[in-house]
Amino acid sequence: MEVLNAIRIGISSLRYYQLIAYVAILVILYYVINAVYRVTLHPLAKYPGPFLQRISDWPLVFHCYGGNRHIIEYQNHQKYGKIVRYGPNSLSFSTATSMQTIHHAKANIKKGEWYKTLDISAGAPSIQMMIDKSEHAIRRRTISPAFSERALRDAEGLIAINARKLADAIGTLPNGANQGDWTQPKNMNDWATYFGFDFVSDLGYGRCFGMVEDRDNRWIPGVLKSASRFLYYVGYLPFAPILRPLMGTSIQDYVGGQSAADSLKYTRLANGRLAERMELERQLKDSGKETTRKDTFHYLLNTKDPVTGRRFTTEELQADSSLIIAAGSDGVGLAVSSTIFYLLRYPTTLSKLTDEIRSAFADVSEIRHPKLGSLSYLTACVDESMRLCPAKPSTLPREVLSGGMIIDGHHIPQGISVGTPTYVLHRDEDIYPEPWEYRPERWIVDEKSGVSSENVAAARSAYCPFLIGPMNCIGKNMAYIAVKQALAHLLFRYDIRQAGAELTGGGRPDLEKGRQREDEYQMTDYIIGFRDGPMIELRSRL
Ligand code: HEM
Repeated sequence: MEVLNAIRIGISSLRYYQLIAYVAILVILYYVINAVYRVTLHPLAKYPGPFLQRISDWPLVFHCYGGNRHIIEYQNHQKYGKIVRYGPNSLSFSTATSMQTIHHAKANIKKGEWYKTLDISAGAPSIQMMIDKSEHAIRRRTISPAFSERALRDAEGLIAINARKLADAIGTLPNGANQGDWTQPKNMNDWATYFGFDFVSDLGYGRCFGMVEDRDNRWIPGVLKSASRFLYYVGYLPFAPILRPLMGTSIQDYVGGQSAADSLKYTRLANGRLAERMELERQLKDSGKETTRKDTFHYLLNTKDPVTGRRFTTEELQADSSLIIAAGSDGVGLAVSSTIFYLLRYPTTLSKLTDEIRSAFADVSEIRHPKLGSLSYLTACVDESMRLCPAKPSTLPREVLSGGMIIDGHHIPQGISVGTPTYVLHRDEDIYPEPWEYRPERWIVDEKSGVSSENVAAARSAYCPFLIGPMNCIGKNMAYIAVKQALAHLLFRYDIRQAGAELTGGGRPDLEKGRQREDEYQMTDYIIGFRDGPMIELRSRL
């Protein structure tokens, strides 16, 4: 009591500026002691990493905001080795074995806290936000009919229609031009992005955004990019738990700037489209008609968990609708535009792939599975593009649970965030010789060219553009169909060349460190890899 009284008297005799100074000293002292602890006695103290990242999460927030996290991760692993401490409680492992351990079905992990902010505006967690493994498994079981073999068969017809529309629109000639002339320059990224959004909304809602054909909805990708940037860095803010209750409310419109407002705008758009799709389904049911459109939401609206019998709530459907549009559209757009970039950079590869596609089909209408899926060089080109440009290039956080876990021989205690940096892993030269080279042949066993089955198996073991394990991309097979449909339609119908003297979309000497390679397609990492270019011209051959 006496001590407390003495403190009270001491404080009341202080002037206000002295009080502020003492509080500031205490705060600084707290951070200094915390920093000293983090580099000395902390369980991760022995792991190397940049000093600032070892003592604070703020550098990570800035990397996410700046869109260069994948590049920083690459530089860190080059400097510090296979294990890097990139936050006070975070480790990045860049080995194939760690990737398989961390994402294994039996791994003692859950998704990291960062996921809690991802689709928060929707009012319920999306499947990607389900951080608990068993809850995630139930949700995954319920959503899976929408991605089954049968659903994919139904989906391919719709995807092919969108690929045809892409090819029709991108090859449009200006007035006065003749059939067989080259088009004006087109930004491949824009068109691939329009295609990505169109096919996924067509499949998702039964009402396509129609971006390939007209301009009305072409604002959506920009809003999604801005929203992704916001959700990326906000989730890593040291005070993110305090912000979460405010997210999704109208306060977000005013605090957090344009990208926060865009995040909300995007959610409202997705919710609106879902409401229309639900109304259509209701009308179909009322009229007693069987739907002929078996799109993703046909399955989601009619599915129930086979074990519990539970159906999706509207809020859960809203969250998944936001997620599916974002996850599906941009990954596919990136795979298409990066493939075209690398094909133009490697003319021999372009002509080999073009030959494969043109000799497989006699007419555009034939571009369908199973033949499309059997084109091994096309598959290898797509895989090689996603090796160099994985849609989610940086470490996706997983948190170690009670009891800890062993990763690459290291015991990692409970609460530590672990992950594998896909962009870095895909450039490991022991697994991918000459890693910066675009070489689809590395995916095809051919003893004569020196590619053995062991080489291909090693390349596969570290390959993870869709991640692996029970929380991997559920849309993987649909994504392959969409990317192959788009590329096959373009290369079947057109000759393609770069517009202008330089191939755009690659690195440049005047860009930041790590972005100078002209032969590397550049991405800005805001959860998804956003990009620009290449500028191309097309000439119809039909
Ligand atoms: C080339 C294209 C694509 C790539 C590279 C890609 C990549 C990924 C990755 C890496 C994840 C895991 C994310 C994480 O753990 O945080 C993921 C999750 C997911 N993706 Fe994709 N994706 C693509 C296309 C698609 C498509 C077309 C759809 C649907 C139409 C889709 C739907 C989803 C969903 C629903 C999840 C969450 C799965 C879960 O949590 O169980 N993706 N994707």
